Amino acid sequence: MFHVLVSDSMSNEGLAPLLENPHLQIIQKNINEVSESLHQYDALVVRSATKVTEDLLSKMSNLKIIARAGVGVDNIDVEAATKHGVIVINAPDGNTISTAEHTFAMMASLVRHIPQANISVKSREWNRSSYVGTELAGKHLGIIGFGRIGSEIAKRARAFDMQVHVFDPFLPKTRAEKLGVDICTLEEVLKIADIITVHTPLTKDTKGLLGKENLAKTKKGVYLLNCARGGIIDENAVIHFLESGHVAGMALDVFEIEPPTNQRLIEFEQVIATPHLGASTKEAQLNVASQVAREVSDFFNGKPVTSSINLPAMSKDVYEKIQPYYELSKKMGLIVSQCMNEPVQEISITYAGSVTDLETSFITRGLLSGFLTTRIDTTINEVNAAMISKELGITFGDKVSSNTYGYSNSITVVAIGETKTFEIRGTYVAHYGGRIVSLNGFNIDFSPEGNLLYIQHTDRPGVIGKVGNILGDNEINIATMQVGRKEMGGEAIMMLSFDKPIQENVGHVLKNVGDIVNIRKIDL
Ligand SMILES: NC(=O)C1=CN([C@@H]2O[C@H](COP(=O)(O)OP(=O)(O)OC[C@H]3O[C@@H](n4cnc5c(N)ncnc54)[C@H](O)[C@@H]3O)[C@@H](O)[C@H]2O)C=CC1
Ligand SMILES: O=C(O)CCC(=O)C(=O)O
Repeated sequence: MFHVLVSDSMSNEGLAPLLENPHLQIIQKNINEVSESLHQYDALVVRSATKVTEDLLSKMSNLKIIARAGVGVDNIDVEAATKHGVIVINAPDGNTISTAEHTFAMMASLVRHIPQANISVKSREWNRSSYVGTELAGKHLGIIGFGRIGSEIAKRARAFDMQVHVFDPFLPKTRAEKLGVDICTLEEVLKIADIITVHTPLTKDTKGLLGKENLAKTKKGVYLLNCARGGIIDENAVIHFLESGHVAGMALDVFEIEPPTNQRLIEFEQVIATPHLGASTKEAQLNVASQVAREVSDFFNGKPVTSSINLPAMSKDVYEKIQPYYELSKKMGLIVSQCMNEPVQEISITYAGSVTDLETSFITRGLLSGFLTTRIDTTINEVNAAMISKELGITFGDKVSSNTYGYSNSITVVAIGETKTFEIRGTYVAHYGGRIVSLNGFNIDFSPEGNLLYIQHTDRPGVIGKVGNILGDNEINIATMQVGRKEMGGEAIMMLSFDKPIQENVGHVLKNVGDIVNIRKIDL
């Protein structure tokens, strides 16, 4: 039974895939109410209220997956989660329309002073001259960040006869052309726009993107909107521009601190605000809750996650194709680590043949996780393997080659350590499984599983017999045995597999056999 903590309020209808999964126990409680039992949860489902910090992660030692029912993951320390080997997923498009509509509603309200006029009428005033507004038609709308929400806003703006100018440094030209928008530099947007709306994530590059310097480049009388994340428009910097009238008005759904503590900002008559309501519609809440609930439920049913922040995205079909290579590479990593038995500085992986059609970065992660598992006393998986390798100073890289060594596919790994280099090659044979076909240049063929013994020796009569006798005397049954040599009387290797693990003392006895150069026990 897996335990899932849902720590923010969420649509129960949306959570149905979790509630109906018989393998899951769902607890819907605030994080502070479960402080004593944090270690027992396998999954955490949040909206934006729960702050998933390094400290919280270190207390949730069993955690495998964090699901954000929404888009922005800035309330989650993704780097720390990755380090702890915890998958982070989100619901990337469940609230796009709601947020785009809310932004548009805010824009119309802003230029027509609807919130202010509403308060005035409710105060029994009838003050028509104070609330003369501006038409949207014909105005230049600047959209900063042209992803899902930005694009939906552009569609609506065009229906209102607005001219749309977009700044997004990561926008592929083809997509922009398809959407028929005017692609600009940031400077151009700032210069031309009558209304500017921001729709980027909050990152180190977008924090304060509209600060003192860039605000000074905007048109006098510009209207600003932030329905993305507090801080993209610098709250303190904009105060001066509101005071001077350079910024004619501002609509905010999000704040640097929520609820907002910057009273000066929200007290401006020309600033209108909502309490982070962009995604607060029945439809969006149902969408995001059911998107993440399905993903988490699938994850515990052994299926791949499709919208992970810290793993390459993969459909079920693609995952099924990758999985055998992933398993093979993980075993290869385990073999490399145990055969090397010394610090490793560099690992290079070469893919050849049919495997190169797949997402090899995921297979590389498998290899690194296998390699690190026997070396580090922490959870290592495909999520954190690359990050931890870097932290340990292990440089790694993968490349593609046309040489398959006669197989339909091959994965070759070269690990460089302090005193030696180790090379291993594997291949996957459909319906037969992964095979190791070369070790340090010796041709060999064995299935990477179980309890193995790797012996390097000199190719001389009697060595194999002596090994067999010692094992037999110790009641150890050899399940399979592979030998390989490059030339008669030269260096040779043996790879033996056993039905059960061999005792340490047997290894010591074997080491004393003349002509045995090196011996390594490998557990897979
Ligand atoms: N108010 C609310 O309730 C909600 C707020 N949001 C916020 O809206 C943001 C955008 O959401 P989506 O459109 O779904 O995300 P998205 O990922 O589809 O789009 C973000 C766009 O920003 C662009 N971008 C990134 N860095 C940039 C930079 N330095 N300058 C200009 N553009 C940059 C990206 O290339 C991307 O096209 C989310 O990150 C989230 O923080 C999302 C949903 C609800
Ligand atoms: O209502 C919420 O959970 C916030 C939505 C949001 O800001 C997001 O999805 O990024």
